[in-house]
Amino acid sequence: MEKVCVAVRVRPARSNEENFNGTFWKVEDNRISLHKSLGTPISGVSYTFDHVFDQDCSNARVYDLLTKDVIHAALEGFNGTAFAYGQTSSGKTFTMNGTQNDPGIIQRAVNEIFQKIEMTTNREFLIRVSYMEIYNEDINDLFAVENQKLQIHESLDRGVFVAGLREEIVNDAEQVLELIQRGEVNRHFGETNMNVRSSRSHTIFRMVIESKGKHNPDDAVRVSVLNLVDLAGSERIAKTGAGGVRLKEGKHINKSLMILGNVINKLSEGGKQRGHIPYRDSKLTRILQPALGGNAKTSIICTVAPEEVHIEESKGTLQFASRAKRITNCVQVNEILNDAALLKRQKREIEELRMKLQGSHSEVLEQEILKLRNDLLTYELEKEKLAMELEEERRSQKEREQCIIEQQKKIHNLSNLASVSDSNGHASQDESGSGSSNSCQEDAFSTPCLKPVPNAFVAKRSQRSQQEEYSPMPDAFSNFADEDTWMKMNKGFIADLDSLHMTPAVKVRSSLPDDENDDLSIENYKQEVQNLRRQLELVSEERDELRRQHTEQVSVNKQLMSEVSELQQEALLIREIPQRLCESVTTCKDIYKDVFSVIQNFVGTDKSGGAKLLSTTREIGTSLFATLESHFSVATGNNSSIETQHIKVYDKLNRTISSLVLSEDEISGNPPLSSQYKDCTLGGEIACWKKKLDEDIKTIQEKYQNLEKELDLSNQLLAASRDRYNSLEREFHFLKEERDVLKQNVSSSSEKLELVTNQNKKALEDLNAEVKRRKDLEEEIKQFSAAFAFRQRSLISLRSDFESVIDNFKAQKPISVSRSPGL
Ligand SMILES: Nc1ncnc2c1ncn2[C@@H]1O[C@H](COP(=O)(O)OP(=O)(O)OP(=O)(O)O)[C@@H](O)[C@H]1O
Repeated sequence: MEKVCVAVRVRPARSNEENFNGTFWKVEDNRISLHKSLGTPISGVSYTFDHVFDQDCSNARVYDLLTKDVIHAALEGFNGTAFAYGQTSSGKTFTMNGTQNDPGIIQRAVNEIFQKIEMTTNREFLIRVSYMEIYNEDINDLFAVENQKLQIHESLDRGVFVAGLREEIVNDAEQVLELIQRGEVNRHFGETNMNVRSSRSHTIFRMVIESKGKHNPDDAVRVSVLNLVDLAGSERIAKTGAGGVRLKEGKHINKSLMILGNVINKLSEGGKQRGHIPYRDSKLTRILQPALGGNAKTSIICTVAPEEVHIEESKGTLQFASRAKRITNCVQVNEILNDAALLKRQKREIEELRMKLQGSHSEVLEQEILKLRNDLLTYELEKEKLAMELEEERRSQKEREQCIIEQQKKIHNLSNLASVSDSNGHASQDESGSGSSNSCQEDAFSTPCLKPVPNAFVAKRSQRSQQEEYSPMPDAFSNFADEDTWMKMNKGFIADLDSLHMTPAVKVRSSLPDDENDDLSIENYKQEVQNLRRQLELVSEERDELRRQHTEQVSVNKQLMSEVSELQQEALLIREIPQRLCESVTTCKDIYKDVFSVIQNFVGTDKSGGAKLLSTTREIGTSLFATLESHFSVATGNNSSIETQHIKVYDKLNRTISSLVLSEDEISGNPPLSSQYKDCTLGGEIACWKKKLDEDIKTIQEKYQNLEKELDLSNQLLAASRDRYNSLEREFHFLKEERDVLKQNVSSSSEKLELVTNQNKKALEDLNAEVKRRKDLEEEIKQFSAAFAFRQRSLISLRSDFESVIDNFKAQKPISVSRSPGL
């Protein structure tokens, strides 16, 4: 475990700002404190760090004291990160990039790495570099402008990485510095009231250092990642005077820095209080995850602006630095071993054991064997537990798969229905003119094929489809530029993190854990299982969401079904119209018969006028039925005017009547009908007849009018149903799109399931391999113990043989001695 190294750097004060009117920052050794102008310290505002650099300090000194170690460690296979944090215009970019005369940390690190490589004769190195920026929460490649909005991925082998980021293999420092210069051109800078050249993005310059022993091909390959980060500065919108684009950038900068602050806060809590760390809440913290409480040597330089106007911001920065100081990382060399190297390392372990055995430290060895046995038992138990957990997961996975299959079936049914309904919709529209309608089919779940989609549902869907890959943040972020929120951030405010997801901590692990790392590897397995569980939970959440959508869709479909039945009713009504028209025609025919019989009676009294009347009436009849026919054609969509036809019939009748009256007058020599009509008997009959005829015509006219109204109504109904069909068609399209989205969701869930299954399998395989290795080792130890016991036994028997020989010898000696004087 290793603490993060934290330093504070105070930039030189600016002459044009309000300086040292009442208070100022004082730097003594590694302490910084706030003082009044008379030199009295202000209590409670004093901080101690690993290093504190005053305004006269050069970049060279900062590099030597703060980052040199990290760079050296990176060359030895340890991950390393150095980043600058502080308010806008406090000197972060100055520290990281420096100037022509005083190069910054990045340039110095690059130069030193290549100098060291040149001096290292027994290893060969491969260096890859990349340069990215996080601008408005998008990751852009600074080496390749076309690589925009890159995504972060995570894998067991590579840990967290940015997919699609260009990596250049480099051979010397000049090449790297030239690449950096090219990258700088693509970086987002902007002018604010606080800084004429303010970084509007966080930049991460990354070096991947791979090295291998030159002379021994079986040596492990060391791979380390070095991140040199220049963060954008936190800013108070009122001070920077940001608006428009700058304001948007400021919000993103403050938000991501606040998440970084939250992560640091959580990490500084330590122990059990810590809970989960919200690395996933911003791209910055996700990328810096190994540097924050992970496998990396980390140094942080917090920059401070000394002016009195910036005291609040400076305090915030120093509080951030204090919390960062409490973070500990778990640093280890990252090695990749090939099979030969692995075998060699194992052999060495066995040899060591053998040496220990031969050294006759039997008690120690026995204890070691016992310890190993206990370890083995613990592993076995752990394995069993894991196997049970895996079994459980498999079961729930199966259930989920079953659910997904059901969902797919439902979607399939739905899509069938949609296509059937779609064609029905078209057919209905085509046939709607003749008043017929298609009945809508239902699926096994009584899901109607048409549905109107409520706006809320559409809104939810669109929200879901735009879902971000990290967990949601508190709503207050939308107003993040507010002074209040800014103040909270700078006073160490922690957002509510309990609602956020656990971030799986994937460590970069060496490909073969040795004995010392057994506990760690078990820990890793546990962590992997936890990760898998988490993924499973996510998948089941997704499945629940799908279910919920499906239920929603079913209810919407039901609503749609009821609308369709309403439409069917309307269509039935439309169908009745021709029937009613037929009835009207029959009535007209009856009227016509009445008229005709009246005329026939009349013809009985006068032949010539009657014949004329009869033929005219027939004409009227013909035209009447022609009118009715045209009436039908109106009902079927032909809009010929009934009114015109009616007027024609009426005119004809009038003309006939007047011609009849005229002919009567001519026969009787009477004056024209207009003056004599009332007094004449025949005229009186005619008048009666005319009156009756008028009444009949009125009745017909009323009938026409009624029919016309009905027609208007049915035309309106037709238009409405056409509109409804159009809207239904639109709904169909929408439904289809929804179905496609659902399908996509289901397939992505299946993919995730597959991934989780594979990971489960791999974890189990790894575990089995580890157990097998342990067993082999134990077997070997057993053999050694047996050999040792045998050797001890033989030693004991040898010793007893010796002893008996000595005893014999001793027993024989006095005889020979007593005999000698006599000889
Ligand atoms: N230690 C220093 N010595 C001399 N000049 C400095 C020092 N630190 C910063 N400056 C100057 O102060 C100005 C602002 O610095 P810099 O651009 O590095 O700030 P920053 O923190 O990166 O701001 P931002 O977050 O807005 O990008 C620059 O003109 C820079 O040259």
